[in-house]
Order: sequence, then structure tokens, then C-alpha cells
Amino acid sequence: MVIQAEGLSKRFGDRTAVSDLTFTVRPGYVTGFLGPNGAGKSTTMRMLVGLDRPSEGRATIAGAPFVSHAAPMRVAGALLDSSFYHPGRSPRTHLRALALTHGISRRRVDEVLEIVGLSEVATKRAGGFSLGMRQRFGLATALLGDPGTLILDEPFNGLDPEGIRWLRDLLQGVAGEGRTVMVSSHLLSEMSELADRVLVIGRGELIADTTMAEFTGRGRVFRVTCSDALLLARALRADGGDCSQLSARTLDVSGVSRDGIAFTAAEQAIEVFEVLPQGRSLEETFVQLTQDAVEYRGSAKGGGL
Ligand SMILES: Nc1ncnc2c1ncn2[C@@H]1O[C@H](COP(=O)(O)OP(=O)(O)OP(=O)(O)O)[C@@H](O)[C@H]1O
Repeated sequence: MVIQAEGLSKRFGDRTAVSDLTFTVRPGYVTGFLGPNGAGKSTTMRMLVGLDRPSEGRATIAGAPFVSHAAPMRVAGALLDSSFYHPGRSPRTHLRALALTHGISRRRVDEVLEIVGLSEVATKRAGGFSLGMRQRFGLATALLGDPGTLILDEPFNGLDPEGIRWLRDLLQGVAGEGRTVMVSSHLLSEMSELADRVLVIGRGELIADTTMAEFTGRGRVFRVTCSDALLLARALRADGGDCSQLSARTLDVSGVSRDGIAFTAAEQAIEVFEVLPQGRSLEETFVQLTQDAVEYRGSAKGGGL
């Protein structure tokens, strides 16, 4: 099921939270939704599932607005706010009540509790849950209708390293089944291991819509040691790379991903001994890309009147 945003905008009073966003999120991939604080990620996701009404534009899932589907929980499962439940109720009671609205079996309720690892606390009051448990509970709710689409806002918050690995495997498995997975996160390094594609927004506007491989390769400099730096530089330049040769066997390359370098070298029968990323990490690429869009950047100098 495809998620589509067309000219999506949201204003709160005179404040523009989301501005003219157009994108498509496709099935079969995990798509990371990145942006600095206040960029408009949550607002966008809320509009996708009809919790916020767009000021302009349109959001559809599987060709129609989420709320207009006859059984929305089968179309998309969303995790948007981990305090969605009544604290006095247990996960099982909450999920059974939801299941009733969609003719979903009690067996499915126990199944999703098992998937998220909450079977043992299925009858405990959710009010006492830790943040990590609340995230798992939210995920169980999202998964309940066995939906074709998952829309998850910061699902890694509060999870320990084992939980993070578990969720990553789960989401990649879900995407591997041909479903659509859209995940926002601040944990960029986590995202680089999870997502196949990325959408980046800043100040409500789309900054990048690309593959993760391209995103992490963009602007990054690799120091390459190989059997023939001159020949490799020539071949990479022909591919649009930016190269500066340091010695007969060493060169710095940007504008080409690590895989791209390896591929071109193999094509030219050049032996590559080492490809070392220089300086910029994914975080740095991200910060640079969104620099102008960061609204709440701390000032080293301090304000002062
Ligand atoms: N209900 C609201 N009323 C007024 N302004 C709002 C409302 N919801 C969001 N905003 C504003 O819209 C902008 C986008 O907020 P949003 O929560 O969508 O960003 P975000 O990218 O999810 O941020 P974060 O990563 O900090 O959660 C912010 O400036 C926020 O203050």
C-alpha cells in the first residue's frame, strides 16, 4: 500500500508547521523520516492518519484518505503517541476492545502481545509501564489489524539496545513481506542501519527524498588506497565523482558512494586496498543538510539584548 502526500500543508495560526510536502512512500521498504526538532515530522504523520486536518493538500494511503477506508486498522497501523491508552486498563483489555471494532479475533490480540514481548504483562495495568513497554504496547496496537502500512513516530524512544535490535529486525521483516513502513527517528545512526530510503524535512519543507545509500554517500569524502590512483580518479570523474589525487596509490573521492567506488574500480580492474570515510559522519551530513532549517539551534555566543 502506497502512502502519498500531495502539496500537504499545515498552519497553526500564523505558524506554518508543514509546507507543501509532496512525497510517496512505497511498499517493500523501510522509509526513514528525518528532520530536526520542530521540523514537522509528527504533524505530517498525524495528517497521514487523519488526526490533523491539512490546511492544504491531501494525504492518502492505498489511494484514499486513511479515515475513509472501511476498516482503517487493516490499512495502516500507527504509533504516534505512547500515552494513547487508559492507564487503568491492561494491554489485553485495551486491544480486545479495539479488536471488537474491526471483527479481529482474540487470538490476534494474544499474537500481537507475543510479537512485542508483552505476553507476561498482558493483564497488568498499563499505567505502570516504562517508556519502552509503552512503545511495545503502542506497536502491538499498530500491528493488531495486520495492516499493509506502518506509520511510526519515534518508535525507538525508550528502547534498550536489545529492544532497538529487536524492533529493527521486526520492521525490516514487515517491509520484507511487501508492506510499507514509515518511521521517524532522531537516532540517525540507528536509521542508517534500518532504513532503505529517507525523507528529510526541515521547517516543514522537503529537503531530501532519496535512498539511504545515496544519503549517507552524499558529500562524504572517502580516502581510497588502490593499485592505480590516476586511472581510478579518471574513471570516477567520468561517473561524476570529485577526486583529488594524493599519491600514485591514494586519492580522496566525494560525490560517489562506497559501493560506487568499488564498482568502478572493479570495472577498471583496479585493485582497491582500503576505502576509509573521512571526517563526516551521517550526523554531520544531516546537520549540514538541515542547517538552514534548524529552528531551535543553540547559540554558542548566547543571546543578549
Ligand atoms: N497543535 C499545535 N499547535 C500549534 N503549533 C503546533 C502544534 N503542533 C505542532 N506545532 C508546531 O509545528 C511545528 C512542527 O511540530 P512537529 O511536532 O510536527 O515537529 P517534529 O518534527 O515532530 O518535532 P520533534 O522532532 O521535536 O518531535 C513546531 O513548530 C510546533 O511547535
